[in-house]
Amino acid sequence: LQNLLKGGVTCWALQQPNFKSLFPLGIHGHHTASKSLNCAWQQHEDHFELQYANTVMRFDYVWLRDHCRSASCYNSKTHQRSLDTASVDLCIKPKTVRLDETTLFFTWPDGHVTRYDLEWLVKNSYEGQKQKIIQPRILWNAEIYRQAQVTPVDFQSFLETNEGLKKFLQNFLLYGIAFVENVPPTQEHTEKLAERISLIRETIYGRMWYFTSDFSRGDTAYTKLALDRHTDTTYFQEPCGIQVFHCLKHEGTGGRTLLVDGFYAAEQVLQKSPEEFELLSKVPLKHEYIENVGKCHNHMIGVGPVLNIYPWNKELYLIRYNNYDRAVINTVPYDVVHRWYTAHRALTVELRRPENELWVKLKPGRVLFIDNWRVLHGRESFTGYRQLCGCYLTRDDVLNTARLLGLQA
Ligand SMILES: C[N+](C)(C)CCCC[C@H](N)C(=O)O
Ligand SMILES: O=C(O)CCC(=O)C(=O)O
Ligand SMILES: [Fe+2]
Repeated sequence: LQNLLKGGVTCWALQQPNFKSLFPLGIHGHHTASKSLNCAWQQHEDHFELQYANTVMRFDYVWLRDHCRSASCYNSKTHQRSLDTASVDLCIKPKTVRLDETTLFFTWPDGHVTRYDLEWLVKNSYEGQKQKIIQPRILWNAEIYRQAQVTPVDFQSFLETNEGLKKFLQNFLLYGIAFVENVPPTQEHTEKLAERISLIRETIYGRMWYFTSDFSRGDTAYTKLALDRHTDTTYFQEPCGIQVFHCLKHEGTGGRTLLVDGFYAAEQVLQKSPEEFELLSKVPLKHEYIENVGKCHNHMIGVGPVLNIYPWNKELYLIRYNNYDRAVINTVPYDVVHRWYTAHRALTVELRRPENELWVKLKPGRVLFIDNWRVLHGRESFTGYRQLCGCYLTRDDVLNTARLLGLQA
């Protein structure tokens, strides 16, 4: 694992300013530089440095050629690159650089001219962008969520107005859960809701699923037993992004739904024990779904760490936690295995703190959307007849809808 961790660090170092030392400069070409009131730039041997809007930015020359937005390099109708990047000389440098008001002009050795608006460079540079790209979220425990008094969105307003849909998606993005109320308690209406924000992700459980405790499938979900907190489909290479639950009927006792913000718990682990957080993000695990019941034969395997982190900004984006479906650990040697169990215990302790548990009773008419990459769900055991319907959604398409409504996603 030491190597595994080192690998991550090296990769990160490549993005640091000192990466220059990896490319020793043999030739000391002359530097050109310029300064205007609030903009200064300098041509270095292996990069172009720009100071503008209180930001120091460093650009690779191939990058500057590759992102040319001229008509021959970029189709602004389709937002697609026409330039063949592989045809760019990897040692390319501009012949001349000139600033005119707020536009930088680069003339390349073959005479081609690339122009960049300074604001565009700030918005698209590594240095200008990296601060802003963390998804805004409100991490919660039961108290924080209750205090926020998040109101459910009405069925009609969700279906018929952009404001309703936007309010719903804003809640969903911030908290990882959101409710719609006054929904007619049928599978068809639930499907309508799902299709308003996304595409339904068809899986081995079907498109829209409908389940009760009849053990029609080889999984504990299809019984009356309690289910501890977990995320679903951990045994897919890409676990389902969103889960939709609509309880159509329950004549009996128990059966409350448990919700826990996995990102809140992970944040506690990061604060208390960064090494354990790191281990949970580095050790790959298998999850498995093996089913042989009736006509259903399935064997699914998904591999990935419990905590999934974007390497460029260290943002946590997916938690994969299902102790029922976790497969044999054989991806790391015994000593790492033991440290992993310790780290897994630390996360489990946080996930199980009573103050982090939000208990809700699903009722006909109230549809719950869960971000299955962030919020864990579980259920209390129950008696009597209980019918749930729902589906999984593709994550890309939910985020697409959110972006089209002007939300950051
Ligand atoms: C939701 N639905 C009843 C269709 C499926 C349940 C899947 C259960 C599985 N153990 C998992 O956690 O992924
Ligand atoms: O029955 C429930 O409330 C939820 C069961 C479950 O975890 C699932 O279907 O994914
Ligand atoms: Fe589940």
